Amino acid sequence: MIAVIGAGAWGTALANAMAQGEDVLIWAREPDVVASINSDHSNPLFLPGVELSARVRATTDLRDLAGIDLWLVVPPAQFLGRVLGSAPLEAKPTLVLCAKGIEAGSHRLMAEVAAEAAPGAPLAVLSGPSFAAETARGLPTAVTLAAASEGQAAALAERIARPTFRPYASDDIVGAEIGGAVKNVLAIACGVAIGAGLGENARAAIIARGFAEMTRFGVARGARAETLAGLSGLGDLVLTCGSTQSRNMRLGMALGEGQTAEQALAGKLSVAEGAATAPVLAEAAAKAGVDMPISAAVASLLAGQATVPEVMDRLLNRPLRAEVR
Ligand SMILES: NC(=O)C1=CN([C@@H]2O[C@H](COP(=O)(O)OP(=O)(O)OC[C@H]3O[C@@H](n4cnc5c(N)ncnc54)[C@H](OP(=O)(O)O)[C@@H]3O)[C@@H](O)[C@H]2O)C=CC1
Ligand SMILES: O=C(CO)COP(=O)(O)O
Repeated sequence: MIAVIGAGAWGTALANAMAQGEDVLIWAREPDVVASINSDHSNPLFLPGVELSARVRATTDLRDLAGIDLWLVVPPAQFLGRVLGSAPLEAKPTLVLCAKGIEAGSHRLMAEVAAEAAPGAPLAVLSGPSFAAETARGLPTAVTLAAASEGQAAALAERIARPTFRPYASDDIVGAEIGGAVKNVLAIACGVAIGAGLGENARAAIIARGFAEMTRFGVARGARAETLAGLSGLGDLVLTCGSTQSRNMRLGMALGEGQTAEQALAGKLSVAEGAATAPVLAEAAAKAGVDMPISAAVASLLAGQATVPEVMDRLLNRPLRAEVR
């Protein structure tokens, strides 16, 4: 049996994918979500329109996960530490971290948060181009699965691979994490460009120059550049920047159309992780001395410190430079 923590869109989609091979127990905070999964095989709040396998069962009690050796951990990034802090981790289950973000305040990546909350538990990171609604329906999905060694990642990949869900093993945990966290911020930037009517050239420029800043930041944090060029970096960047299925992209479009961040985020049940990541990334990049002008522009737009024309002006008036350094 596999455990899943968090019954948002991605936790529910992963649970349904895993149920193609093993029974799954998914934990959700909300009794209504648990009741719908158990009685109707659906999660209309977070993943409407998808019929879930009968092999997915749900619980509101984290203690029910004790004894399960493999957990997919899928709460939004800012809640990871708190959720693991209440989980029964005595048996040191393998934790596969699936959130995409950086912890506010500490600037820690998810594996660093989990290492403190679950000392001694083997850790892995699952990240890549994967809209929940598509994975949940069994459409083909490929992701990066990074662990401490490629051997551990390969063994884990064997366990969670399914006919249409294909994990690629890696030993670059930091690289897998940075790609997923940074692409959300860049998707907001692409959304702004589209929402403000700046055109497709602007979108492509943001993807390519955004990838350059993702790589600079990743390498400064110890990632390998080739990981960032893979599924969890470039792959997810292209997916998220290219589709209005992305919540981060849609948030950016609303900003580009003139809404404030407060207006664009009001009443939303689902997360656009880039909104939380952008200010943290801007701080972390400044601290590390890494130039990330697009991410910094997104952070100032979200904070209401600049308008779209102002950030455009700032980006276009930067000194000309060589493309590759
Ligand atoms: N959706 C997608 O396509 C993908 C998402 N991801 C990543 O997965 C992570 C989860 O996103 P997603 O599943 O989409 O989430 P959703 O936006 O669908 O749902 C919000 C989630 O946040 C949880 N939540 C809200 N408040 C709290 C809290 N105080 N403590 C714990 N949990 C809380 C909700 O749990 P509750 O039901 O208990 O309220 C719910 O699971 C994110 O990091 C996202 O970037 C990664 C790949 C694809
Ligand atoms: O991470 C995702 C796809 O890989 C989901 O993107 P959004 O959170 O922007 O919807």
